[in-house]
Amino acid sequence: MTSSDAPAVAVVVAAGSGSRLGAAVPKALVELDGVTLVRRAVDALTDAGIDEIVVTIPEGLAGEFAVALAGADGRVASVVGGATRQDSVRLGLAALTAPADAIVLVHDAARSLVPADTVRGVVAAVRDGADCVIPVIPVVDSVRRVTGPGNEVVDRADLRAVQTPQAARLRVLRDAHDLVARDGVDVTDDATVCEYAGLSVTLVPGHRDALKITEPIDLVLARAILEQRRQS
Ligand SMILES: Nc1ccn([C@@H]2O[C@H](COP(=O)(O)OP(=O)(O)OP(=O)(O)O)[C@@H](O)[C@H]2O)c(=O)n1
Ligand SMILES: C[C@](O)(CO)[C@H](O)COP(=O)(O)O
Repeated sequence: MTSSDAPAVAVVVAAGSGSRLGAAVPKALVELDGVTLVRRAVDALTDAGIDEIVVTIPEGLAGEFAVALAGADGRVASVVGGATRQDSVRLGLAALTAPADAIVLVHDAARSLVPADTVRGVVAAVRDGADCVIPVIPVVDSVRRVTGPGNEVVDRADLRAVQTPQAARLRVLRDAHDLVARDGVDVTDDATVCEYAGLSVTLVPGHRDALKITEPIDLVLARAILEQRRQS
C-alpha cells in the first residue's frame, strides 16, 4: 500500500468530563435526540469512509461506552484517555493498529455534528500532500485583546476559529505528540502540536454544524441543526 491509497483512520477524543456542560454524565454520553454525542461523532466519521476508529473514554465507564457504541459500522475500539485532551490524543494514537503512513484524524466527540463533506475535505488535503490539515471558519464577533489594564481591537479578518477533525500522517502525528509530551508543552489542539514539531498547517473550510458542544446553550443549537437536517 502506498501513501496515496493509505487508509484513513481516526481518534475520537471522548474522555472529558464536560464540566462546562454540567450534565449528570460525562459529556460524550449526553444524548441528542436519543443518540449520544460520542456515537454521533463516530457515525459522522464512518459515513465519510474512515476505516478504523479508537475512542478515548473516561476511566470506569467502559460498559456505558460499549452500549453507546454497540452496532457502530466499521472497526471501533476504545481506550481509557488521559488527564488532558492532549494526553488522550497521545493514548488514542498509540492504540491505532493502522500502518504508519495512514492518514489519521483527531476529532472531538463534542463536535458530534460535523458534516461528512468537512471530514472528506480534511482527508483529501492530507492525501494531496499537506503535513497537517485543520478545518476553520471565519470569526463573526468583533474581537479585542486584553493588554494588562487596557485593551485593543484585533482585526477579525485575520482570524479563524479552529475546528476538528484535524489530520496528519499517523507516524508524523505520533512523533509530534511524543515530542510535546517530552518537552512538557501544553497545547489545546493537534495543529499546534504539529507546528511545534516544525510542520506546516494547512487550513480547509470548516462548517458551523461542527460547533463544539461546550455549554448548555450549544445543545439547543445542536437540536435545531438536527431538526433542520430532518426537514431538508
Ligand atoms: N482529558 C480529556 C479532556 C477532553 N477530552 C475530549 O476532548 C474534546 C474537547 O474537549 P472539551 O469539549 O473541552 O471537553 P471537556 O474537557 O470534557 O469539557 P470541560 O472543559 O467543560 O470539562 C472532548 O470531546 C473531550 O471529551 C478527552 O478526550 N480527554
Ligand atoms: C481542538 C479544539 O476543539 C479546536 O477548537 C479545541 O482546541 C479544544 O479545546 P478545549 O480546551 O478542549 O475546549
